[in-house]
Amino acid sequence: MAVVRSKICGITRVEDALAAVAAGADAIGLVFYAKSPRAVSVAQAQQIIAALPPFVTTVGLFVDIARVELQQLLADVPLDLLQFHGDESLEQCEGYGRPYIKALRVKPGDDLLALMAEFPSASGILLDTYVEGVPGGTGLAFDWSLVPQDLPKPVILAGGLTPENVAAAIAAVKPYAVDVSGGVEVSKGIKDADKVRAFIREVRGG
Ligand SMILES: O=C(O)c1ccccc1NCC(=O)[C@H](O)[C@H](O)COP(=O)(O)O
Repeated sequence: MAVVRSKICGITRVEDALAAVAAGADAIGLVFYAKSPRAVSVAQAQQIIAALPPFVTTVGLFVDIARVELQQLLADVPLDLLQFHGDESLEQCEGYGRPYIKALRVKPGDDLLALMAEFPSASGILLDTYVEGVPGGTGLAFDWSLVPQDLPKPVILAGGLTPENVAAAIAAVKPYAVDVSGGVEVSKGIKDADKVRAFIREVRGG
């Protein structure tokens, strides 16, 4: 059985980052989107990243952020990977010379192969649920049968995943990794260590 990696997104506290890593998370996500209830400041992000042990990927999540703002942020915060979660173009995603993943918000009728082909330089494609007017973190799952098998890039499956449904999601999509936020929270931005452990246990086969 292939190893499936886990990213715990929307981390706002050092203790939640450390609990996620202790549970076996491969990556943590920090939301730099002011309208999100999970948004972190530069100082918060620096504190969280400084507390991490080696070999944990730090992912910064952005929604149509202004170029100057992201350039400044990258000078201040040591992020390993950029996650573009808005309507960014290929040129915008490539414009920082950093590895990135592009989020696509899935809805019936989408040609996911064609949408993925628009981002040939992405390290991976994150598939999240389409909800009109909401860029992400909806806590809602999409119909996993919409994802074609054997996609040409690593797929990170997101959207409404929980300890209860993640095994079924992995069986359906066979992603490279899974990404969760709301499904392991007690409240927005505050993670539940028991749920994080249960989630990663399920990702690893129960
Ligand atoms: O978390 C947010 O508030 C958020 C806001 C705007 C864009 C993206 C956002 N979150 C993305 C994620 O946390 C995940 O990549 C993904 O959407 C899964 O979230 P969830 O359905 O809550 O597990």
